[in-house]
Amino acid sequence: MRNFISVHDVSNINDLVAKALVYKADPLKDKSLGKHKRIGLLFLNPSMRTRLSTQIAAQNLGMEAIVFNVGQEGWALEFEEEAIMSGSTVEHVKDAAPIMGKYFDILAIRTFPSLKNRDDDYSELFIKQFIKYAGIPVVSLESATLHPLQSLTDIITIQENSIIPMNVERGPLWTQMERPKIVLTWAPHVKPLPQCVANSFSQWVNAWGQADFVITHPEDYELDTQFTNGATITHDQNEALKDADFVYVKNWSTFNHEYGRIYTNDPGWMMTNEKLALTNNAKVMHCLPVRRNVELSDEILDGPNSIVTQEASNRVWAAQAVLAEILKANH
Ligand SMILES: NCCC[C@H](NC(=O)CCC(=O)O)C(=O)O
Ligand SMILES: NC(=O)OP(=O)(O)O
Repeated sequence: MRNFISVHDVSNINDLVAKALVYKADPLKDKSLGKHKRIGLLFLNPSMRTRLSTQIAAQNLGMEAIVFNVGQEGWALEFEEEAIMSGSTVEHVKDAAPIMGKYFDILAIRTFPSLKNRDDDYSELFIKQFIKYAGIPVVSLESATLHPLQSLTDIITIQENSIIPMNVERGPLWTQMERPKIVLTWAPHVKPLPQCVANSFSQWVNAWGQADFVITHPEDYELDTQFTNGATITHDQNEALKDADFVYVKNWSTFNHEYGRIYTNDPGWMMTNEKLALTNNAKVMHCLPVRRNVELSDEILDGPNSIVTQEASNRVWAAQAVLAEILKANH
């Protein structure tokens, strides 16, 4: 693996999931793999889980991790080719990225979309410019359209929760749930959010191909079909939730109509215990951070079906599996 910016960088999802679960069982198993190697974690936007889990993953592999909050502490970067830099940007990525390529062995970057210009965001200019000019492997920590470390984590977590006891009385007889039904549901929010997590989750579940996958959202919240193709899409949330084994809750802003807006914020789309009753006692997932009692109710988040903490804790193993693959391929 050279870069990790989408599911297309992964040759076998199940292999990568298995490697992540091996790290979960034995975190320090490859503690010398990254010896004398350094990763730069560049944040143009806020983060809690991605920042901490990637640092821990790097440390578990013996790597040094340096965090740089570019958005708050760095010079404002320019990404457009041939820009006349008479405005607010101070330094071109063409000049900055090669320097980072000298300081680090791997560069990881969080760069949210502007949600102003769809073509610009969906061209993934920022992360592509880092790949072009840094000369070292680049890992997405959530870019303009995708969040692959989150999605790998989500598949790991679904996989873990798909192993069910066959016969509790007779002891440890375990079986894999047959093709789980996974539902990605839109949820209300107070501000327009990126489509990244929903795009990426759709891309990974479709590529994984081991679930019945349904996406539900209000009218006008269609996602980019390059990510959703393969899923069943419905505006009827109750119908979608029927018999679901996993419900993935996420808000996103509009993609097709007036890009980056909130159209409806119907509170009726929030997951509650009443809606959970329609499912097959589904596990409820969310990438976090979550707006309580807007996107997801307290009763769900504090109840037995929520696996959001397990999900977030798995971020470490996803990051560790990805960094290990990159280290092995680029030493
Ligand atoms: N990294 C996980 C989610 C990040 C981002 N959420 C946010 O910006 C939430 C902001 C707020 O709730 O105000 C998103 O949806 O893509
Ligand atoms: N889920 C996630 O990426 O969280 P952070 O934004 O806190 O990194």
